[in-house]
Amino acid sequence: MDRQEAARRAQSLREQIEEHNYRYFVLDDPIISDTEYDRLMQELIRLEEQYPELKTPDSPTQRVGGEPLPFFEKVEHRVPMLSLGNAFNEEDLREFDERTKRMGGVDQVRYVCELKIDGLAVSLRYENGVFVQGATRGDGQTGEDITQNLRTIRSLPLRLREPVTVEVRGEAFMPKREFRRINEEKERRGEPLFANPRNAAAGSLRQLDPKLAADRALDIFLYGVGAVDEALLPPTHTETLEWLSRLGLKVNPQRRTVDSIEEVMAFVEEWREKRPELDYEIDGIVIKVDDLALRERLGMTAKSPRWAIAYKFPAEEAVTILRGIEVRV
Ligand SMILES: CC(C)(CNC(=O)c1ccc(Oc2ccccc2)cc1)c1ccc2c(N)nc(N)nc2n1
Repeated sequence: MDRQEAARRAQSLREQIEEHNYRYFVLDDPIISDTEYDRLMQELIRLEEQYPELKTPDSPTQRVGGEPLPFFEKVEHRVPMLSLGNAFNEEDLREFDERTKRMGGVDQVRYVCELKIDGLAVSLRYENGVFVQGATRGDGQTGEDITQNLRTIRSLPLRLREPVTVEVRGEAFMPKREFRRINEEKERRGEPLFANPRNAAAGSLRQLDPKLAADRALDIFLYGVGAVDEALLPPTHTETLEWLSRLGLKVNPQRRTVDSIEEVMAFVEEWREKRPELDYEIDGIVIKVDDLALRERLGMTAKSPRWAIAYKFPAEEAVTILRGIEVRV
């Protein structure tokens, strides 16, 4: 095979492998066997060994970066990563609804209800569709560059399905199943256990050696947009989430757009009950004003948007195997 044919074959393999990654890790709906997937991967690895110029940063073979970093670089968020005000009961929600109507000058508000994943808030930057940088929230203005570790999250596309430049916000997390597997492994080695999946995810993403992060099956859900050409944005949050999904990003499907605070409360109660069925921990429900123009009118307080609030659930009953005995906390 000459260089030209090799380049064409490599491009075709990259596209096939990315499509299978998307189907397996984002849609949870693979259409080929692991063996067949591995064969495609091995062929691309061999081609890239033979023709190193084919080893592009967005190649699926380049998920696990190079050498361990000495430290994490700082990253200034172009658009601040905001924190959320909290609600703890129905009265807090009614107050949020009343204030939104009063300040928005409306008597009806459409909300989007989303699960609040108990993970680590991160910001991903894509330029012309290619993943170029990922950072922690930090203090909202300055975070840490954890690009190498975020690349190892298999549901994070290294290239979007359209060549757009956009910053997206989301939560990196460790599924409960993976948390149990890692703690059982630590238990066997007599190492200290992680207290909960959130600490395990944060600990994994803070590893300076990307190979260690790659050994942890982390996942990610995207839920917002930061720096973007406003012309690309649709008029509502509902449509924004659908747009992120079309780009190939993983967006949590357990969300609901509703037209009253009563329906918000129904969603909150539904997921208070259904939490244990999820394979990841949630610490609440996030309620957001759907209409982006109304959000603009509502604006922000010092650090939080007036157009969103987090309804917090009490800590999920975690069963931790401490030194071989079950401790219910
Ligand atoms: C709503 C937002 C705070 C994200 N949004 C932003 O960070 C954000 C930031 C600047 C924005 O616009 C600005 C632009 C310039 C200046 C100030 C704001 C808009 C959104 C948020 C935070 C945490 C969330 C969570 N744990 N789970 C879910 N499901 N959703 C969440 N949503």
